[in-house]
Amino acid sequence: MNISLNKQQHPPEPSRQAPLVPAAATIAGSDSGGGAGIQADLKTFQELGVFGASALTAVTAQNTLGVHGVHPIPPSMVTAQIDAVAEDIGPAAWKTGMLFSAEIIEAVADRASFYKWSRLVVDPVMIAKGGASLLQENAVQALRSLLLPLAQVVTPNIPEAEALTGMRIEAMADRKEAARRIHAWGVKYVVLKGGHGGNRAQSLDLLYDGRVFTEFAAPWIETRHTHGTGCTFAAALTAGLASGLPMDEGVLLAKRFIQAALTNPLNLGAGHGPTNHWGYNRQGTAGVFFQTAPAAAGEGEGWLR
Ligand SMILES: Nc1ncnc2c1ncn2[C@@H]1O[C@H](COP(=O)(O)OP(=O)(O)O)[C@@H](O)[C@H]1O
Ligand SMILES: Cc1ncc(COP(=O)(O)O)c(N)n1
Repeated sequence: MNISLNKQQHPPEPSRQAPLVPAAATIAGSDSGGGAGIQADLKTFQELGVFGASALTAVTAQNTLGVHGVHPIPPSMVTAQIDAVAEDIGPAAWKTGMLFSAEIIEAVADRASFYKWSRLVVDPVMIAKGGASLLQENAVQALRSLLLPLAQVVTPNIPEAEALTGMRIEAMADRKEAARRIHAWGVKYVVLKGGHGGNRAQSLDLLYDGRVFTEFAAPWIETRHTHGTGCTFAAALTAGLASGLPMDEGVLLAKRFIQAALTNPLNLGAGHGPTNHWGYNRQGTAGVFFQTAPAAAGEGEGWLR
């Protein structure tokens, strides 16, 4: 018998049957410590029943104590990974995390407009919990002008919203003004996360759709295990959108997921430990509440769930 190890002349026809689970893809950096970045995203997708694909933008040598090194991937290789995933897997939603440089942002924005992604979650990762920079300074402008106009939703924390807008954010009125400014750049929804808000009673995230502000509040959890909270939150939102949830329900899912992930820490590492990605499915989110509080006077408050 003649066995040939040569490559097939034609690739096998990809299956065009309806997928059994929704798929999502993350374009982000690798965190060797496993708590943030691509690792957090894929674990979150898996926990929420969504198949996860990825395009790596950078390799970081990192643990709960800090970032020891960053090795960016050439932009052409980022493009090649995105093309490979887009052309075959066809994720229903995409997420970006650590993008590191203006060149990588240009490559990602080029693919986002080429494929006309309608569900693109941009988590504008800038600085790791330990203080290391994950985005070059000159790349903030590229993020703002090239990628945000293509995004369905952007999920800055307070320092990221300050860097994007150039304004100081202290009071709730500042948060709303920052969300308005960011929305004006063309992104459809802004989720301004409140983990850095200084309120030790409540963690409050603000969703803005260009018209109405919706507040998602949960009890503050006193813990040092917060490494990867932003990645995990945005990945859960991406999984929700990939599964067909509308934006407000996607944010609600993400808020519940991160609350559960913070509630029962895994006690790994000596620094900012990872959140518990199993929490949502294994421990539930008892005691967590959420409410919408439309900002416009007279619209009142209502329970979303
Ligand atoms: N100690 C905490 N208790 C409860 N929720 C938190 C806590 N820290 C962060 N969160 C929530 O985790 C998510 C990520 O928040 P944030 O810390 O602002 O972002 P990042 O991780 O990007 O810095 C948000 O939903 C925020 O409200
Ligand atoms: C590769 C990578 N991506 C993102 C983050 C941000 O996560 P956090 O702000 O929780 O440190 C990180 N530390 N590393």
